[in-house]
Amino acid sequence: MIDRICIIGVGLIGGSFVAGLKQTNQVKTVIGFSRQESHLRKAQEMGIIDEYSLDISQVLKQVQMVIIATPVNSFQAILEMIKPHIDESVIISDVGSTKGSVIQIAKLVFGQMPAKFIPAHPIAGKEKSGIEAVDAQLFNHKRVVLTPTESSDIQTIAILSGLWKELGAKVEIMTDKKHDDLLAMTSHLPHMLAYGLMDYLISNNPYACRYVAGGFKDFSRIASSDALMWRDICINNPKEIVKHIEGYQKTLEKISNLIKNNKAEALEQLFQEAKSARDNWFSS
Ligand SMILES: NC(=O)C1=CN([C@@H]2O[C@H](COP(=O)(O)OP(=O)(O)OC[C@H]3O[C@@H](n4cnc5c(N)ncnc54)[C@H](O)[C@@H]3O)[C@@H](O)[C@H]2O)C=CC1
Ligand SMILES: O=C(O)C(=O)Cc1ccc(O)cc1
Repeated sequence: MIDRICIIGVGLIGGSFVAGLKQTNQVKTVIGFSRQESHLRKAQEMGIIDEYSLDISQVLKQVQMVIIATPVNSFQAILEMIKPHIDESVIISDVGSTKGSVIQIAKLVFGQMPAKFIPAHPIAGKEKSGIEAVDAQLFNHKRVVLTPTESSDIQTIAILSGLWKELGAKVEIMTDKKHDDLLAMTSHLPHMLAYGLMDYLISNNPYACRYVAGGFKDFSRIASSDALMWRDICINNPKEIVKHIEGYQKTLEKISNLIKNNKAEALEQLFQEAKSARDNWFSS
């Protein structure tokens, strides 16, 4: 059991993580830090954190682990803020949606990647943000990717892995490069498509939303996600996101040409293959 964990950013993901740790008896005391006292007070009332302070030197006293759960553009300022108050025995991790940029920032701030800083990304979430959306079961049966570097401490990887596994997560280890490419395709691209679809509709016909069915609602749900969080993800994984947007544009171009040229059979075949892939992926 960990004696004292500090969570920086007590919102959907940070709150759900520490709520899960408490529920599974993996931590004795959780101490919260955020910019807004009202969020911290609410989190304490909900029993998600035990203590909080707006003074980082107080928050970091005697902690064994610090988890950063804020939008990724804030990471540099946060690492610079915590650096003077922790020594190298403290485990650091995060839940950010991009991983290459987090490693780059950590190297910049600390001079090298600290052996006990293990970057992590739970591939689970919601389009809702904030403490009200916290769910201690959020990571059950979900994948969590760890992206340690060549300087990472093996025992620390095992400790962090163990915490996530106790929450029911399936932990996987990969390079930050592989993570950022894969997630740009499976998570960042779909969010761009959903935001793009909404933008397309409202700029063409703001009344179109009166005529949508369930399919549109399913497809566009993630356009309700937090705008600042997604701004930060784009800024922190630009190359891979643009690469997959451009790849997807080619697929749309292909479909458009099939329609223009009245290629009924080829269209049906493309749809059938896509349907089978989706049916197979989500039937298991
Ligand atoms: N929302 C989702 O579904 C998922 C999000 N993530 C990642 O998790 C991280 C957190 O996202 P959410 O929990 O959804 O956000 P959230 O908005 O629910 O919570 C973020 C919290 O951080 C606080 N905060 C923001 N900037 C801060 C700063 N500079 N210093 C201290 N506190 C600050 C906010 O006040 C808020 O309480 C992001 O990096 C995001 O990319 C990862 C997986 C899923
Ligand atoms: O709401 C959804 O379905 C999501 O896809 C949530 C999500 C958002 C960001 C991540 O890095 C991972 C998961």
